[in-house]
Amino acid sequence: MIKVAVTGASGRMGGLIIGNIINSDNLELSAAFDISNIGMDAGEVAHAKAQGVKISPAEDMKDVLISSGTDVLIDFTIADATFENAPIAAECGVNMVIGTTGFTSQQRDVIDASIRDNNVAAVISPNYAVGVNVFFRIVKEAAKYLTDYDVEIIEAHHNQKKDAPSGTAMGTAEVINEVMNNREYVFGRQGHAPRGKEIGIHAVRGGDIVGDHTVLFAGAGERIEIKHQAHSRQAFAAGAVKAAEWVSSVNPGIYGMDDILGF
Ligand SMILES: NC(=O)C1=CN([C@@H]2O[C@H](COP(=O)(O)OP(=O)(O)OC[C@H]3O[C@@H](n4cnc5c(N)ncnc54)[C@H](OP(=O)(O)O)[C@@H]3O)[C@@H](O)[C@H]2O)C=CC1
Ligand SMILES: O=C(O)C1=N[C@H](C(=O)O)C[C@H](O)C1
Repeated sequence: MIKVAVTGASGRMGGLIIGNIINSDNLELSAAFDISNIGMDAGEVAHAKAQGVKISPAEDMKDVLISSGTDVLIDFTIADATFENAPIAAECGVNMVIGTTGFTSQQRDVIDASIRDNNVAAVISPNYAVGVNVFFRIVKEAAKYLTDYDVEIIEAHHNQKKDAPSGTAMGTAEVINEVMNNREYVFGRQGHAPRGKEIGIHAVRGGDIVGDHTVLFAGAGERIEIKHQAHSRQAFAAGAVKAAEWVSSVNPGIYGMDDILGF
């Protein structure tokens, strides 16, 4: 059995991932971390069967990862927390699946360096849904033929999301920029805002929207819209759990969901 710890265990994604680990034949929950529900059973907090695994505070991560013999840490928290905790997991020789979004480029550089310096393997993806990773490929293919078109990315998420724009919107912009000569990003527009050769990125927040991403390519007399809509967080959780199994058997390095899907 692969021993998997989850940080962000009390959160929307953490709870669902714990439920998926409990239902898996190959994975077992070894530890759980959060800043709330400390000391409570992680299975019960996830509305599943008790697992005999208490939620530990992040400050205990090093000791708990080592004493539990954890193989893989799945992290769906906030950028500042992952920035603190990923280097600790790497120093403990624990592989990682990171789903957290909203890193600054400096935070991401430090996380990447800790993974490389400690010779561990990590999957880092802003979106573990299979469909989104196909969406990235379709968008990139379309961009190759539409290099002169105006590009706008519009994302919509629930009203509890902390970061904006979404990691997936930023990932989409990066994919487009691989074929559109590093266009500048413009986040929303206000006041006098003439359009240049840019990628506009817009974040909508409301209600319980799970996650929508639309890319609009607009030219003279026509437009194309490519859209992905998540109906349930299970699409993300299933991908993250698949990634945890996959990352346990690969060489050290930093991987994306595209590597797992064989793209
Ligand atoms: N890659 C992907 O496929 C997906 C990525 N995400 C990303 O995952 C992240 C989490 O999303 P979601 O589950 O909806 O968010 P939630 O806020 O529901 O869950 C995050 C959890 O992490 C806890 N937390 C905060 N700080 C720490 C810390 N230092 N150590 C341990 N736990 C901590 C939070 O506690 P508290 O609430 O008390 O602050 C909360 O319980 C976001 O960055 C989101 O964008 C989400 C869905 C899919
Ligand atoms: O916070 C969320 O909910 C989500 N976050 C990810 C992101 O920022 O891209 C992925 C998904 O869209 C849901």
